[in-house]
This record gives sequence, C-alpha cells and structure tokens, in this order.
Amino acid sequence: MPKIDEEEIKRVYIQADLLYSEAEVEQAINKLAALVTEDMADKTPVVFPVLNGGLVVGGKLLTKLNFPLEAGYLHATRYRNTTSGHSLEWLMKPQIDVKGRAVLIVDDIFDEGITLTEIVNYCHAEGASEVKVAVLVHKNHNRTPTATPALQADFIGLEIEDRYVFGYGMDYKGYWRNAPGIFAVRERE
Ligand SMILES: O=P(O)(O)OC[C@H]1O[C@H](OP(=O)(O)OP(=O)(O)O)[C@H](O)[C@@H]1O
Ligand code: HPA
Repeated sequence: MPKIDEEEIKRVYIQADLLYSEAEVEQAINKLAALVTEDMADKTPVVFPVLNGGLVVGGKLLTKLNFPLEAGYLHATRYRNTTSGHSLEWLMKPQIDVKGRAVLIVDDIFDEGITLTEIVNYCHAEGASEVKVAVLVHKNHNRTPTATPALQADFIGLEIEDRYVFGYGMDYKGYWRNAPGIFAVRERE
C-alpha cells in the first residue's frame, strides 16, 4: 500500500473551489427525495446505494423516502481511489433478490456512466421489473465512450462542470468523502 501524502490531501482541500455549499446539497437531496417519491412510492422498491460513494447520499435520501421499501447496498468500484476510471470490479453484488421488483440505485455521481450502466444491466439480467437511477451529481461532458449505451439517470440532484470533484461521498484519492459540500479540485497553474 503506497504511503499517502497527507500534505497533498490537505492542500487539495484548501485550494479546491466550492461548487455547492452544504445547504445547497441538502436542498438537492430534498429535491431527489421528492422526485423519487412521486415516481416510486407505490412500487415497494428495493433501494441499493452503491458503495463507497453512494453511502452519504444513500443514507440521507433513505430517511426522506416515507413509504414502504427494502434497503440493501451493493459495492462496485471503477476508479479504485484514483482520479481516472478502469473496468468495473464488483466487491458485493446485491444480496436482496430483485426478481420482479422495482429497483432504485443511488449513487454520488454519474460521470462517464459506465458504473451505473453495468449495475442497471445486472439488475435487469436478474429479473428486476424496472430499474431507476438517482444520482446526487451529474457531470456534463462529451467524453462518454461510444461503446457505452446511452444510460440516463432518472433523478438528478445537481449538475456540475467537467472537473474532478469530492465531498458528500465523492473522494479524492480515497479522502474527503466527508467534505461538507461539493468541491472541485483546482487544476495546476
Ligand atoms: O460514471 P463513472 O465514470 O462510471 O463513475 C462514477 C462512479 O465512480 C465512483 O465510484 P468509484 O469507482 O470511484 O468507487 P467508490 O464509490 O468507492 O469511490 C462513483 O461513486 C460512481 O460509482
Ligand atoms: O469527479 C469525480 N469525483 C469523485 N469520484 C468520481 N468518480 C467519477 N468521477 C468522479
């Protein structure tokens, strides 16, 4: 395990640009809850936050969904605590049977969409009757690989520009998932 550069981790936080304050993010989670409730309140869904990044928004969203649902989790990673994506590695597949069920996947960020595409395809292959996706943040860019089917998130909290971000579950090299807001890493000048 390479030793972490604590100075770099602290510097990145100090120099980062705040894109959305804690209050703005909390408001976005309330909006997500309203959108999900309107669509799924009568479907007794199974809700799976995607660990690690979906831990914060998943937990915050769950207590705002005031209708019958089952909550589990799944764990998949593509960036492995770096700032660029690779192939998806499953660390834990859903442990609740999704056959014939409406499923809600909750994640922190839709970037290239590869992670959520694979998870949605997996749930469909396991027999889910429908699979919806809620993300706290959607990143705007044109980098999506052409091989990726054009999955769209069904419920989006906030739109962000094409910068590497952290906070509210999103990490910078494994750190700052706890940052109280959404911050963009400052590019080197
Ligand atoms: O749209 P994509 O380009 O596929 O990227 C989005 C995914 O990347 C992050 O997970 P990561 O692989 O970093 O694992 P983590 O959740 O443990 O941070 C994030 O939590 C999303 O799940
Ligand atoms: O900008 C990002 N930040 C944190 N995690 C991510 N996973 C994909 N894109 C990002």
